[in-house]
Amino acid sequence: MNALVATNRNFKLAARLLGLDSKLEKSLLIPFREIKVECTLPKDDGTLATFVGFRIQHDNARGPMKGGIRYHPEVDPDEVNALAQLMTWKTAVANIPYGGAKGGIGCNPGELSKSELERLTRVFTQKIHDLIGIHADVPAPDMGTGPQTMAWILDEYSKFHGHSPAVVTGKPIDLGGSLGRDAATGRGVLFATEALLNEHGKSISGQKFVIQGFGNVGSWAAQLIHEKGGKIVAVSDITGAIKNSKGIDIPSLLKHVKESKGVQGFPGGDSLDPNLILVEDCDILIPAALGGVINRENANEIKAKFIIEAANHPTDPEADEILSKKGVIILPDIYANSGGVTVSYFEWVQNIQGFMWDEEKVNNELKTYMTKGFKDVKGMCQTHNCDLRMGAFTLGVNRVARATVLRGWEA
Ligand SMILES: NC(=O)C1=CN([C@@H]2O[C@H](COP(=O)(O)OP(=O)(O)OC[C@H]3O[C@@H](n4cnc5c(N)ncnc54)[C@H](OP(=O)(O)O)[C@@H]3O)[C@@H](O)[C@H]2O)C=CC1
Ligand SMILES: O=C(O)CCC(=O)C(=O)O
Repeated sequence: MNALVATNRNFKLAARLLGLDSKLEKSLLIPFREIKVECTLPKDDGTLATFVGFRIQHDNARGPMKGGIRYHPEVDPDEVNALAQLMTWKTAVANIPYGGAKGGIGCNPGELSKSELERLTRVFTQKIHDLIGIHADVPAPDMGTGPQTMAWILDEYSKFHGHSPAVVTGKPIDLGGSLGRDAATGRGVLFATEALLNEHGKSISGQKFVIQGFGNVGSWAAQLIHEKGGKIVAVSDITGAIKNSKGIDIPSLLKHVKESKGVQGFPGGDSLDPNLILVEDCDILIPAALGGVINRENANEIKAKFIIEAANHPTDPEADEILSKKGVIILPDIYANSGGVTVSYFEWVQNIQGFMWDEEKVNNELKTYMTKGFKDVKGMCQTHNCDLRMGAFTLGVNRVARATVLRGWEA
């Protein structure tokens, strides 16, 4: 199912549970602004290449719009639109003073040199600099981008507006990035998993995990879960998948990935068909790569009892229904992966205050926010007699709806 159709469907279900007025519903659904720009740059060989960049600014009732920028060949406006909307509900679930946005450029970052990526990022920033800003829209990393991308955006933006570290988060520490931001989404996934397991009288230790995606989010989640005694029995990335029923030695795998640029060929595990990673035997499945990967084609075959959505919209509504009938419990993306944007908020606050927190403070504050988020989501599940996804959606949508009405923006 198309990502936007799926996200709108979840929003509408939540709006119905909340009894929202249809005009308010419409105004919450339609994005604030959709930006589409042409990015043409010289490649290293002197030829010109053109890419299309998007920034969808979904809502700013609760504060500046916030969300990552993705570099991936499959970036399309509908998906960016869905991801921007998810950011609006996510920042509200986390209860941080932001709205939602998302950006993306349709490109394969693996096929571009570092200098081509720098030129692409600078051209994109030149095209959107007047529409982003510290109190307007604050980008961050997502798939295919990272601290270096944010450093180039910061530098290019600052040429037009003066030195502005708070215009992006997820920056390198030397340019005002926050300690703990790199690990934050994975650490948030750990805290969210602990909160859920605790409710079921379980702990991380001894549980069998499967993780799809071994980039920023997947690798940090794996590392932190491994440190807590969780047994990671299979992981995958774009190069392939590996499994080891005794538990993968994650520090050795991290070393291998650094040297070999992928999990493929890791000597501490057997290779596995990447198409089968999601249906591999485990207690807890963590999708941490692309959207829409859990769908009606594979939902029936999933063995996990719990799914922790580290990726954005990994499960489509048809799969939600199938999994719910099977008794699988899903911790939804807009809560489970909110650790990243929460520490982005801490980074922005530190930049504005001109005061740097130590890493312990960042991690402790993150734990407080994730624990409170879980309680708030569960509260909505009880109020509306619904599952965790609708608990999170009703929580987020309700907070944004209240801010919208208070501002007098409802039709
Ligand atoms: N970064 C953040 O702070 C946040 C990210 N997210 C979400 O988490 C997910 C991952 O993002 P992030 O870790 O930042 O991105 P990265 O680019 O760092 O990592 C993505 C990972 O997914 C792998 N991958 C790509 N395609 C496939 C595929 N078809 N099968 C298996 N693995 C694949 C990549 O492999 P390879 O590296 O080999 O290409 C890489 O290991 C995304 O959905 C993102 O939106 C959510 C909240 C915050
Ligand atoms: O850190 C941020 O601002 C945004 C992270 C993000 O893109 C996401 O949560 O999906």
